[in-house]
Amino acid sequence: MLPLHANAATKLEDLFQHIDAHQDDFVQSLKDWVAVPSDSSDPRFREQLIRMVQMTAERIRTLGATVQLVDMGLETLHGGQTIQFPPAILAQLGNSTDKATVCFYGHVDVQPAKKEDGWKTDPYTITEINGNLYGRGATDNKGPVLAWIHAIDTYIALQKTIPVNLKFIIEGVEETGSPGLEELLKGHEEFFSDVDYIVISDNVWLSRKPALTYGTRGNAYFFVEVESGKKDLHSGTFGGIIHESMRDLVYLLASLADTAGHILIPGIYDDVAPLTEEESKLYESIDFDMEEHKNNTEVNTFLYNTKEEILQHMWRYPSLSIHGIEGAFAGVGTKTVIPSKVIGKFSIRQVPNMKIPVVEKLVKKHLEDVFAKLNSPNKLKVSLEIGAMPWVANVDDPQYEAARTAIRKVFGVTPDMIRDGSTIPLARTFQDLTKKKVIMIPIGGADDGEHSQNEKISRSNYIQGTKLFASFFLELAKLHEDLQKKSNSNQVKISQRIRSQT
Ligand SMILES: NCCCC(=O)N[C@@H](Cc1c[nH]cn1)C(=O)O
Ligand SMILES: [Zn+2]
Ligand SMILES: [Zn+2]
Repeated sequence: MLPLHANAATKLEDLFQHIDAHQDDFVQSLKDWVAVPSDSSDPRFREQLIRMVQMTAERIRTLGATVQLVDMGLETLHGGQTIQFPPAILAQLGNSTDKATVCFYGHVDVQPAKKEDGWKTDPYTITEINGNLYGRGATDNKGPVLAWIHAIDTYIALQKTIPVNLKFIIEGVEETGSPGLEELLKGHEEFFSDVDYIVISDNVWLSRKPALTYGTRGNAYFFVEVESGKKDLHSGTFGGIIHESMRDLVYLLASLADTAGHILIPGIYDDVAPLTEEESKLYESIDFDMEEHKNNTEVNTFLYNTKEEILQHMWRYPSLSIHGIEGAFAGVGTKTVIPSKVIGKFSIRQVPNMKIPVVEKLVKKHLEDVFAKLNSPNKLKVSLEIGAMPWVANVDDPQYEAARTAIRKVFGVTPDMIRDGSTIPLARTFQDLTKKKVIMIPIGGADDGEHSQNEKISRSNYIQGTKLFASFFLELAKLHEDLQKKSNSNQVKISQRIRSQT
């Protein structure tokens, strides 16, 4: 039998040709998927979301995979009523003991999107303008999930052996924090027993250059609640005689960080991993254009002036963001109310070696100390709502080597090795629970606008991304085969040594 890589060069060419020839079909599939408003945040879209998961399951079944739809139970809404969570998909294609097993994790739910939010086109109709495919979910995460499926489909269409075994975990509630996913993983340990590598493609490049992601920040998300009484009051009638909850809250929120972004919570930086000289050098070689990044962000000025500082503060230092105030007047017009109960929402992005329980303690102590100085009779409550840990991978692991080679073959360049300032909570959970090697292979561009108005993926990234996944399967199979040979020959040497000693 020929080794898997013996005809790799011709195979790759065939695969690429097929993908190019079928790109309009692949764009059509993305159109069909984006047309389903699978918004997981709004219960009114729940039926559509469930339909989206079912469509995905059906699509994976057409690859010949065994597909399981796992019931995720009921979601309890704020008002107390319950609705069905969308099921999660666990699927498997191939189980040869001599092949590597790669598990792809992705999601088919999307962030909310309304035309009136400032979209130039209908968010649920893929519209191609200047080589960009605009639509909610185009890059986050329907495009990458489809690129993975099309890469597999290409092998099948050309009647080529798929060089790896494949598994899938596809969910429908990633955008709302993946509730229940950790329990699902804990309850399906056997699903991971033969998995060698886990691939996530749910982020974007840093520049125009292809990239591989080896780290994400975590997130500690807090609610700080101040309550003055049971009902809202008229500010003309009661203003001046009561301790206003909103005034206390604004004071508390202002105490968290200064205007330069420095977090003011005592002790918060104590555990942050020190910047070594070796790490410091990494930032110099990364292809990152601050001006372009500013344009993509549509802001005038960043807090830092050098590329290195910007990258470090996005990736390896914590940051604190204030997101909103529940219960505060936020509508148009000039309502003259004094709100009774207000909940401030802020989060602190976590970096190695911060520990969530320590952060929780420091935040609570800081807010209680500041509140005590206000001499306010109001009630204060601080709670940690999300505690997601940061994730960092070893870039020398075989899955990174395979992906680097695959990128060189598709794009002709060596990728930037990047981290991501945002959080994919499941990355760390996968690593800790399954002990398997995780890699993030983004295919979206830096200006794709995840979660924003006018989200898009370029046709080129979508199609080249499909080629990248197809090529990655081959490269990983080669490396896996080499590793297995090495491990077998080591085994033989150990057995020989044991025999010679006895
Ligand atoms: N580029 C990847 C984006 C994934 C994402 O947006 N994740 C959310 C998850 C989260 C963290 N805390 C609450 N939700 C994010 O905000 O980073
Ligand atoms: Zn996503
Ligand atoms: Zn998202």
